[in-house]
Amino acid sequence: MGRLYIEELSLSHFRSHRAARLELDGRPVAIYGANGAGKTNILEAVSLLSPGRGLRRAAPDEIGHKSVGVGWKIRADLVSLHQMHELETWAEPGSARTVRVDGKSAPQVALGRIARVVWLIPAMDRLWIEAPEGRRRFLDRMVMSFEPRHAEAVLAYEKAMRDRNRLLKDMVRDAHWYDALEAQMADQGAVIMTNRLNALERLARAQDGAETAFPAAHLTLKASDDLPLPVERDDLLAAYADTRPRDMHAGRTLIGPHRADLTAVYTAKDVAADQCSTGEQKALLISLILANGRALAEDFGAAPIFLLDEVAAHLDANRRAALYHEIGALGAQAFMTGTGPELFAELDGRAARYEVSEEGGSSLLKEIL
Ligand SMILES: Nc1ncnc2c1ncn2[C@@H]1O[C@H](COP(=O)(O)OP(=O)(O)OP(=O)(O)O)[C@@H](O)[C@H]1O
Repeated sequence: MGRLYIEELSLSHFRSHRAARLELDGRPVAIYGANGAGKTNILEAVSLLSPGRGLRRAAPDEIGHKSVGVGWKIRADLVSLHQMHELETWAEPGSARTVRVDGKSAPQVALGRIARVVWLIPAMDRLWIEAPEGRRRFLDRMVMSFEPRHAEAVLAYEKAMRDRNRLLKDMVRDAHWYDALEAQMADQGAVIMTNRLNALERLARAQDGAETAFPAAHLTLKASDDLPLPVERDDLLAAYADTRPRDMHAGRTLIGPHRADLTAVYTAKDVAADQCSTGEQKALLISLILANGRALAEDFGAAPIFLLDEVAAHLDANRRAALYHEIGALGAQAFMTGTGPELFAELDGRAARYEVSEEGGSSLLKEIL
């Protein structure tokens, strides 16, 4: 089995970390320290080695160390299927984030072809009961791990939709303007829906007969309201044309893949995820990213990098041991945070350990050997 892991990670003026460096070897990484010490900030930095705004969805200007105001930078040496890549991303104050791969300027989406990163953060604890947007984002991140070009389709779709929404708000009635934009939305929308359905199918197969301590989930896609959810290009095209009057009334596009919602059923109990206990809901999320890992290990050749923020604290000792065992079996580099070392006791020597503390408004990082 191939491997995907960060061998060296450097942060400069990144949130509470003025200068931090982690030298890693592919084992999971346990990061512990008091609340507010700067643990999640390290996971956020890793999440920015993939396309998008990272696990906090922060704007580039929020991320630089507050007291310095000189911008921020993340640099990583990444081993991806026996190849070494240098990834760099940074932003100057007031500018967009820039990416360089192997010394050359690259679009953000180029990161997705090399680094596959999926995460679970405490804000996702209520994923199954909150608005569809969070579920859609969770799904799209898994889809991107299978199909990096998904990010490009989503960006192109959203751009065409913003332009269409502007026409709708301005009450433009000229059909030609709509035809061109709707054709682009239908092209990209069909790609998005197909990628999502393929990913669901792949996740279902990865759960089938898997040896795991976590409960299987049956996933489906539906529209977040009672409108249809077209998949094919021609059906999307017809739906956009049909809904123009209603969309004009609403001032935005009411139908299409941006309205899709992910539903999950706890298979063994036949209970919808939003009706499950808090612990069961969390277990379903863990189960899904592990299934994502198993599927990628087969399809891509390596499991993704997992970012598991405060996941260990919510599991009993048996479940924690099971999670660590499954991460180990996948050969995945999982960055995991917790308040104390005892949460990682079950890992024995199978992880790198870092302790983070706060001093004078900045984080200090110490490797525990
Ligand atoms: N742009 C920034 N510049 C400097 N410090 C920042 C910046 N953004 C956030 N911080 C600081 O980083 C700290 C939070 O870091 P982080 O979320 O990584 O903590 P944590 O160790 O994960 O804590 P918890 O256990 O509570 O989740 C806070 O003290 C916050 O003030």
